[in-house]
Amino acid sequence: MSDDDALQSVRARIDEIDEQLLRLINERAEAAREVARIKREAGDAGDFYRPAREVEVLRRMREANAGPLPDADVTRLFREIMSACLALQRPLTVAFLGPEGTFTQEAAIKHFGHGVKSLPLDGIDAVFREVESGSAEYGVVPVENSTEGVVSHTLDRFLNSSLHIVGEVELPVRHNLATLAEDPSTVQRVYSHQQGLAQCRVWLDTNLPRAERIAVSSTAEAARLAAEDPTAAALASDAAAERYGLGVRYPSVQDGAANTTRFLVLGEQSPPPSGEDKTSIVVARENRPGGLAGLLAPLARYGLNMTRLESRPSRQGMWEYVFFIDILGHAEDPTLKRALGEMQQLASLLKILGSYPRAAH
Ligand SMILES: O=C(O)C(=O)C[C@]1(C(=O)O)C=C[C@@H](O)C=C1
Repeated sequence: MSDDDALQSVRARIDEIDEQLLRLINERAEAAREVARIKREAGDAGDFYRPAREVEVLRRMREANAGPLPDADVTRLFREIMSACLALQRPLTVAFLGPEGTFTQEAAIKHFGHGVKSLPLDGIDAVFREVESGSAEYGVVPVENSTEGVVSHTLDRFLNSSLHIVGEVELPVRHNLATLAEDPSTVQRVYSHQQGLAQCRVWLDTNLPRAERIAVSSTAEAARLAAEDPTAAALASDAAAERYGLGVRYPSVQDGAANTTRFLVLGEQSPPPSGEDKTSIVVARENRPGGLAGLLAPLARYGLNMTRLESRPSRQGMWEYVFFIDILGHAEDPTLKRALGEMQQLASLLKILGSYPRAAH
């Protein structure tokens, strides 16, 4: 067989496989419609999205994956299939910290796929508000970065919100130096979100020590501003650079190679246990020696794994603090439930912010 014949024959096989795939994907979509009908009959009309089920589907596919596609690609493909199936049931509106082109939008797409209606908003507060008012079903906000630490505004906002955390997303964050300038050494000012500037501090000190650093509301806004001024640059994502027609002069200039941001998904519902969950709580205890240690003792006693502890001013008295704690497990798991009950006895405040499936990688 000539090379041409061999190519023709493999392509014919691919065409056949694609037709089978198309048929199967549409069969799956029909099944998802059937699920929607059952949910509607059960009175669940507003609530088609099931994060715990989605995580179960993705985990099952990763475990069954025999390659050669890497697990991350299998996850991405099935995420999009489910996103399209959900859109067929009823499209979700997802608010996020915008504008278009932010890392938060990337996180929202990683979590929900492209089948949702996206609602870019100009602040973390606005995302909480739109979900609280019901204009959006879900919201996505950043909560911590592996180089720069916590996004305190997100944590503080939880103190007076009735919303729950229904999911988390982890995203590797790569900042580029993007500019209209052909010669990046002519750059006189660098725009980014304050976290972006902080995540690239050492690179800027070394490579653009004289450029003014200007913090703006988002990395996408930084790219927009840099597109208006050839003596300026932005630290922003590939997507933002492309959107505003900037050249990426230096890719990946963040100081930590493993720079990762964690985002939270906000909503009204409380996902049931998925088998691999995380629970976020906020607690406080009156100030006295050993107060915090005592409060955490039940977690140690029940062998529970605390993955994060963050203290924030309570905003009620001077030098009084609340503690944001993440624990592996679901609040309905018997041991965690018992530990939380014991903590409740000791605490002046204990609020469960949510139990949700752990981030898929
Ligand atoms: O299993 C369900 O509850 C469905 O609605 C189906 C499905 C899917 O496509 O697999 C779609 C949306 C939900 O978020 C979870 C899963």
